[in-house]
Amino acid sequence: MGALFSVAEIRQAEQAAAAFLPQGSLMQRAGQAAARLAIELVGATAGSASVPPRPVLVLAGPGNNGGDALEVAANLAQAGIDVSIIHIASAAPSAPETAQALARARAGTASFADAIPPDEKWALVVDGLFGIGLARSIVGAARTIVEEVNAMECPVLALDVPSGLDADTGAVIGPDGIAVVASHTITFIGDKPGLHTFTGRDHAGQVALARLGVDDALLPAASVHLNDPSLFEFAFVPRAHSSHKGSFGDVAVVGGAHGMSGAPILAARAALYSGAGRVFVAAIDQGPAYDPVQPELMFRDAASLGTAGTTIVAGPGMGDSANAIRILAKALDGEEPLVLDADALNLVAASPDLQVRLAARSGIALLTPHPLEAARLLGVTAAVVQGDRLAAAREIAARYDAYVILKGSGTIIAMPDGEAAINPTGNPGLASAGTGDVLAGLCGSLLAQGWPGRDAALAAVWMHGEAADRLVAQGAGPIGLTAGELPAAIRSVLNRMVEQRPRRCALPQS
Ligand SMILES: NC(=O)C1=CN([C@@H]2O[C@H](COP(=O)(O)OP(=O)(O)OC[C@H]3O[C@@H](n4cnc5c(N)ncnc54)[C@H](OP(=O)(O)O)[C@@H]3O)[C@@H](O)[C@H]2O)[C@@H](O)CC1
Ligand SMILES: Nc1ncnc2c1ncn2[C@@H]1O[C@H](COP(=O)(O)OP(=O)(O)O)[C@@H](O)[C@H]1O
Ligand SMILES: [K+]
Repeated sequence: MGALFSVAEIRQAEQAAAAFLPQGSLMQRAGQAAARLAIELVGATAGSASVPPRPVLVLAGPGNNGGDALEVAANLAQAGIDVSIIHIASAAPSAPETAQALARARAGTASFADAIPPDEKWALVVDGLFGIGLARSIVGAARTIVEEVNAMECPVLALDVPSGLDADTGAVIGPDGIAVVASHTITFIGDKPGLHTFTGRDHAGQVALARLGVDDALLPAASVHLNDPSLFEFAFVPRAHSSHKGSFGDVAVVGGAHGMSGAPILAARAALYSGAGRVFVAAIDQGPAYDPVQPELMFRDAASLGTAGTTIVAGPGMGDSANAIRILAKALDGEEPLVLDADALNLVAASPDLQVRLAARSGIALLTPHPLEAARLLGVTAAVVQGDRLAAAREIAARYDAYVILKGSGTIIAMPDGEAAINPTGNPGLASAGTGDVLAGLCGSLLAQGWPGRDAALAAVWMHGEAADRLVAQGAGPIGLTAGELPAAIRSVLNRMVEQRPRRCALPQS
């Protein structure tokens, strides 16, 4: 469930499936599945009996994505819907199935036009300009059409992938490229990573999958999945009555250089609200003596912190002082689980010595870079990281044998063994200062409670986003959502997950 496949993997499956089928079968199935969804969408937007139904605009490009669109147009026309087609004909000869689809569309009641009729109000636009075959920026007449469609207010159904979007990466294809902004995408044979990360979420809208009857066995075992509780829910275990605070681990958040006390406090609150037994704030410079809002937190001097048996979350507001570097080196040399965020990642990026220590450590390392921090770790620009987020996260995970959470819309979770996930929860309400500190504290808390690195990384990212989604559903965002509201919302998500598990507790170890 939730498997994501690269364009190369889809192409292979498509060829293998086509070899067993009459010519054009896959395109016809794509056209039928998309027409069914289009009819549902048109039904949802249809006016009253006194208002005539609006027409559907179908955009058909020069390749096989255009062939899919022509099949959709023929099916919609056959269903009695008023359809207008803009067809960008190919200079090269079309594939036989695409030529067949064009003949079918011409034989029906759909009308063909050279340009989008101005002032027409559409029930739906079907985007079949380009699919997974696009390899360069959309230019010329096709670009004008995309600009016009993106200015419309009606729903837009993209076929396979919004035209102009890279289905592997979620980036817009080509320099100065453009891509359709769809409200819905129906994607064929297998779901694709680019629909769920970077700009992909904004361009694809709601994603539906049509397998086109292609057998599972023709697709490889997926190494990338959409993050979902089914991947980690077995890690949620009800607490035993005989447990005590020592059963749930100690977390120390190391950070809070002068003037930056807030960041480690947010991380520490998240650790507390997600169930860590004892939570410390270990300040690099002298910080507050206690947190009046959260007096359960214990404050220590980072230089004298004993780290044995304690999960360290290093980085929030840590700064780059010599003291910070010394303390980070000590944490890297320890064997306890370690979360590296923010300044700790920047210090590693700037120091070959810390890089060697990180790569050599035997305990779990979980890194939570945002794109710029990831870029510094890899010695590239943030644009390069964003251009292929999956590859960047996997590269860092492999280099440091670490669990990596590459943050931002469609957060990537990459495991040291190459497995990866893309997170579907969360919203732009999270785009405010401090929400990353909360995520780091949550990661540390799950590790301190004995969770394996993989499950901790997947669950932390999913719950962090889910908490933000619930807050937005309650009206607390996205505008004005604050990081400080997240820990309590994460607590309720977490307890709900535990409630849904079979009622067998884990007896405490000590
Ligand atoms: N095969 C199958 O079994 C099935 C395939 N299916 C469907 O096929 C889709 C893939 O089709 P595809 O490979 O024909 O590529 P497509 O995405 O239509 O675009 C390539 C065309 O665009 C052209 N072109 C490229 N860039 C351009 C530009 N900037 N401006 C203008 N033109 C440009 C390019 O020409 P070229 O770059 O070579 O000059 C070529 O003509 C896939 O997404 C799915 O929807 C389904 O029916 C399921 C079964
Ligand atoms: N537009 C967005 N959609 C979903 N999640 C987002 C979005 N913007 C930011 N986030 C999430 O918010 C958090 C921000 O973390 P970070 O950039 O480290 O901020 P800070 O350091 O201020 O806490 C990450 O978990 C990130 O994935
Ligand atoms: K398309």
